[in-house]
Amino acid sequence: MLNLQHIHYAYTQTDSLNDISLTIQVGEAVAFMGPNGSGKSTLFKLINGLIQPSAGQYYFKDQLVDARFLKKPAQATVLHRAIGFVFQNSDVQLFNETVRAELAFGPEQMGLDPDEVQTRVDDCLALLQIEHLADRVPYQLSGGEKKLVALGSVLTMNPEIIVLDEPFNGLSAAYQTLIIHLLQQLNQAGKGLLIASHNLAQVKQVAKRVVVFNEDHQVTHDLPLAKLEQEPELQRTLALL
Ligand SMILES: Nc1ncnc2c1ncn2[C@@H]1O[C@H](COP(=O)(O)OP(=O)(O)OP(=O)(O)O)[C@@H](O)[C@H]1O
Repeated sequence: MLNLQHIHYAYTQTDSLNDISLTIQVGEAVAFMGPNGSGKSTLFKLINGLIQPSAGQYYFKDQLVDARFLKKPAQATVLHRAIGFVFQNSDVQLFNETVRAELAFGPEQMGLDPDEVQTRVDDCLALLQIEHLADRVPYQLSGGEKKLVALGSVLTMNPEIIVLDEPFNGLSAAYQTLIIHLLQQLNQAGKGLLIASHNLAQVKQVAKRVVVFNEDHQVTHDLPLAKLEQEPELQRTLALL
């Protein structure tokens, strides 16, 4: 479904993604681990079409995603609807006046009828146990509450792949458990998950494949979780990230 070939990306002079090649199949749950600044968020921005590679090719469903593809709004919309992105910093994601409006925004933009929008919003509020926040101003919520609303605003769009950058940061233990269960259910229902996390224990509960970056912004390991379980040395390294 996603195919990256020899991708480089540089914000300035030096590469933040250094020759990344990856293929991600429909419905895969993949965790991305690595030191701070190794390139995980940059990769996610690229996958979501927010930045384009300096070199290399990115294909989404066999379609080359480049500046020309993204310049056409109808094409960019196909990508943005298929891939939902929960940002590391929820503040950049939340801009509506109420939580309910925030969750309704995506499906409204998709042109769904008001009853369907309402149903999706109510379902997601219940799923995330945030009904009590429905009429609050997103900007005034706590960090953890904002994260849940950001996730809700993506879930109401029902994307094929959900990209989550540090989804557990700032959440209470109870909410971390709730999100882990929710992600497990979404994956069982066929949704692809791409998750950046520094928490190996949580990664093991959600992902079935782990991709590891190093400080030189390269992928050093790409292995199924079952294989990782047989590599105690690598697990020790990942547990310290
Ligand atoms: N807007 C930017 N301008 C310049 N450099 C940037 C920008 N965003 C990120 N970088 C640099 O790109 C590299 C990769 O950053 P990125 O945010 O992708 O890392 P990360 O693996 O997600 O890190 P973390 O685990 O801390 O979230 C880092 O060296 C970072 O300093």
